[in-house]
Order: sequence, then C-alpha cells, then structure tokens
Amino acid sequence: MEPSLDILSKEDVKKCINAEVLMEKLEFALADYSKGEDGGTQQPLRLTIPVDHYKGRQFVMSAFSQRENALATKVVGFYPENKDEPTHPSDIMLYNPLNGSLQAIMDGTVITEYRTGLVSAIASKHLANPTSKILAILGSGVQCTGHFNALSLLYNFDDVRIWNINIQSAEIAAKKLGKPCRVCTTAEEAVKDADIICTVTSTSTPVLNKDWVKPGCHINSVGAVKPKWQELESDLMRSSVVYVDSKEAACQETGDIIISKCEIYAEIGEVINGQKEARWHETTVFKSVGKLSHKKYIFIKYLNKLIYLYSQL
Ligand SMILES: NC(=O)c1ccc[n+]([C@@H]2O[C@H](COP(=O)([O-])OP(=O)(O)OC[C@H]3O[C@@H](n4cnc5c(N)ncnc54)[C@H](O)[C@@H]3O)[C@@H](O)[C@H]2O)c1
Ligand SMILES: O=C(O)[C@@H]1CCCCN1
Repeated sequence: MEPSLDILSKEDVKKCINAEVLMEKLEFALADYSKGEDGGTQQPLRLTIPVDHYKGRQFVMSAFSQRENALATKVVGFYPENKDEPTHPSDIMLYNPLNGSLQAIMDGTVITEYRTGLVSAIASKHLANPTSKILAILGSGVQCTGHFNALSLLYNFDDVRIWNINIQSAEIAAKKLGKPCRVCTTAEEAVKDADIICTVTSTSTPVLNKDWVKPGCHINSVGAVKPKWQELESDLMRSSVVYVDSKEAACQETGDIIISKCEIYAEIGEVINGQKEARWHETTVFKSVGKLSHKKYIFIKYLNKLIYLYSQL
C-alpha cells in the first residue's frame, strides 16, 4: 500500500502549535546547532534564489537531525511588496528519513511567525535585563505580533510602543495585540528608554540609531535579510555585543553584519551551552537570519507527532 500523505493547512498548523512547548524545544535546538558536529545535525547553508524580475526571492532550507530522526525542507519566499498575499509565503515538506519518501506537506507561514518570535524571546531571556518593563517594536507586520506574543510569555511589560513607516499599519497592529500600547510617530520616540527593542521591518536602510538606544538595552533584529540591506546603523552594531543564530549564515546573508564589519561575539547557542557569556549588563544585539532549518524541523517533528495523534482520533 502507498504510504499516506498528510496535508496541513494554515488552520491545521495553528491548532497544533503550543508556544511554550516550542520555546523549550527551540532552546535545545539552538544549543545543539552551536555544538557543531556533536549536535548531530546536517544543515547546509540555505539556497537563495533571487527573483529580481518580480522583486522577490526564494529560500530553500533543508536539514536532517539524527537525534530527532527528522528530514525536512522549508521553502519560503520574500516578496516585500505583496499586498493581498503573504509577504513570506511558505511551505514545509516532511520526509521519512529511513527511505526519503514524502510524509507531509504543511503551511510554513504560521511556523515562521512563531519560530522567529520565540527565538528572539529565547535570546532576550539570556541577553536582556530580567526586569525589563519597556518594549519597543519597529515594524508592524506579521513579526510584530509574533514577537509581542512570544516575549509576553517571559515578560510582563508595562509600556509597549510600536512604530512603523506607515502609521495606519502600526495602528492596526496595535489593536491586534490585545494589550494597551502606544503608536509612535518616530522610531526615536518609540525606543526612548526601552529595555528591549525588536526591529521587524522590511527596510533596506537602517531604522535604528546608536544614539537613541539606552545603554544596557537588548535588541532583537530580524530584518535586513540581504547582504546589502541594513536594519541597524553600523555604529550601533559596532558598539554593541553582537550575538547571532548562525555565524555562517549571518556572515553571508545580512548587511547588518557584512556592511558594519562588526565583531560577532557568539552564537546564542553558545550562551545556552555555557561556552560564552551572556553580557546582559551591556548593550546587546541578537541578529537573527533564521536560516536554521534544524530549528524548523523541531517544530515539524512536533507537528508530525500531532499529525499522528490527530490521524488516530
Ligand atoms: N530572521 C528571521 O528568522 C526572519 C523570519 C521571518 C521574517 N524575517 C524578516 O523580518 C522582517 C519582518 O517580517 P514580517 O513577516 O513581519 O514582514 P511583513 O511584510 O509582515 O512586515 C514588514 C513591515 O516592515 C515595514 N516596512 C517596510 N518598509 C519599511 C521601511 N523602509 N522602514 C520601516 N519599515 C518598513 C512594513 O510596513 C511592515 O510593517 C522582514 O525583513 C523579513 O524578511 C526574518
Ligand atoms: O528563516 C526564515 O523563515 C526567514 C524567511 C525570510 C528571510 C529570512 N529568513
């Protein structure tokens, strides 16, 4: 008999996700990644296909984990000018590692939203002041909600500010958060005295300057996903303690690292493993590029278990 193929829509995936469980799994995944070969993962640098003719690009990310016994590929687009379609359309294929056959195809957009915010939350747990009370989010798309929800699992913020280049979009995002927050007219106003700043924009030029940032603040920067793009001013990168998810990917894929020529102090996984210090009393930047497919297959493995459970009901 042919093995069956599970197909999961966005709604199906949403039903499967438990953010707290996933945060724990992601922390292990980051730690394993930074152990190199001892972490038991195979994860080549992702493939980037420029589709410049349509102002887009596509990334193909594959990984295998012996420990998780999972083999998967995520395909994600970056089409910042999409209006009626997601700007980051994504699908994930899960394979049987024993024989390579396809087991499931699922929506990847929900996973991308959760995974990115949760990884920034993990970085903040290690690198931000534990008593952080003021959160600023620059950018008001999918990752604005993703980051607010993920960070709210760890912090009880009493002041949340949002800024976006398009103020109407920031106002819409603010209403969705389900908690009072202030929409600011400038990025400088939004980040004043903030303890944690998340930059989640599609900008190609810096939106955050060194002089606006409170010393000791922690910044999660997830945009600038092209080698010539920057989200943070070079001076800010060079004067902060910089952490990344993957040194290999960060040095090839984001202008925030390449153009500023800043020093990378550590991968966040090295902090989790106790190999490098969490210098949270200094100004820290976590630069995320998100190529870590292995993080995604942790989700996928988890989802797969649920697919199995659901198929039994
Ligand atoms: N590091 C990762 O793992 C990871 C994962 C997913 C997305 N991303 C990146 O994070 C960023 C946000 O993703 P998203 O899914 O929220 O995208 P989105 O399209 O939903 O939102 C992008 C936001 O950026 C704003 N924006 C566009 N141009 C701007 C400019 N010049 N200045 C300031 N703001 C501007 C838009 O108005 C919008 O609010 C993108 O750059 C995306 O590629 C990174
Ligand atoms: O890892 C991801 O899902 C994202 C997609 C967009 C570009 C940056 N990385």
